[in-house]
Amino acid sequence: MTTLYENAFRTGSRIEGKWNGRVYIVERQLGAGANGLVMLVSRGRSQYALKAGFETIDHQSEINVLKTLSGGETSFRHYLVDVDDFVYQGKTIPFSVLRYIDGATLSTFLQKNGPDWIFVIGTKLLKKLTELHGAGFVFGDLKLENMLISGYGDVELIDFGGVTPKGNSIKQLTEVYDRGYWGMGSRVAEESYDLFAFAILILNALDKQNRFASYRNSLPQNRNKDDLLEMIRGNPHARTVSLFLTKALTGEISSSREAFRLWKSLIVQSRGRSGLHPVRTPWLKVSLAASLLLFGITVYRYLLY
Ligand SMILES: Nc1ncnc2c1ncn2[C@@H]1O[C@H](COP(=O)(O)OP(=O)(O)OP(=O)(O)O)[C@@H](O)[C@H]1O
Repeated sequence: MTTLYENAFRTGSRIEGKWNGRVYIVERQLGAGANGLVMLVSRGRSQYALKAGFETIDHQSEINVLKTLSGGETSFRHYLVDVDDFVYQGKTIPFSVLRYIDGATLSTFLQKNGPDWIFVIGTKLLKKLTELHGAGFVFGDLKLENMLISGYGDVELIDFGGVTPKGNSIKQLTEVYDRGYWGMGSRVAEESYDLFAFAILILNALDKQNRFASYRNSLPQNRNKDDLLEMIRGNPHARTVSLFLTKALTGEISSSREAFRLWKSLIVQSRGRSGLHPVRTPWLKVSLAASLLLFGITVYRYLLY
């Protein structure tokens, strides 16, 4: 199956939708996940991400969620651009076309621009979660790999395959981000499920020792709440938001609105105490001066209004 897909979506291929008739030209592969191939394609002067799903059911459920979100009034509006089938050598391949996000992973972005950007990015990610939760969904599989950062710390979620209506069972998860894995809550789609994963994501992004890697596939008795709280205490970059992280991990924040307010207030407080850059680290070199200036402007724009 993989070979068929790789042949069908080779660079330069012309993909014509069977039903809508739109034509896309494949520029390059962006990624290959468990659920499909993702290609950068162009149509006229516009670029898009075209996703061809191997598993029709998973692909369909992602499309259904995206159709709902794309039709709403949130920042997910028009994220889904087209849904169609491509017939290649007699085989029908379903595909969807999404807004292309020209971004970097959070870890790459922080390495390049400095760890203080986590505060801006966290704010924007919480804003996204608030929108998604407001629409009645929980993201489910929130993790570093499922978001891209572009421009001045703009956050975009990708891979909506795990998005679950509130109250249902979480359908896609990644062990270390899952509160059930740590024995710290159920796998029911609640806002607090995403907030737990959000806290792990922040800790993971700031953890230069990559401690979470050692917990993958570990025995249940070898992972617990104390390990996570110790990770917060032991990470100087997380100091500003340690209260937030502790509460999110222990289920003391039940809604993303509440989370957004607490996150913002901790950053504003810390800024009041010590200027724009509450965490000083050796990562911040002179070469980062320009990005710090942008960081300051972005903090001003997004946190203080
Ligand atoms: N809209 C987009 N814009 C830019 N790149 C994207 C976009 N969507 C996906 N990608 C790229 O393609 C990769 C795979 O995408 P995605 O995670 O959605 O696929 P998947 O088949 O559902 O994978 P997984 O196995 O993680 O579930 C991503 O890591 C990202 O690099």
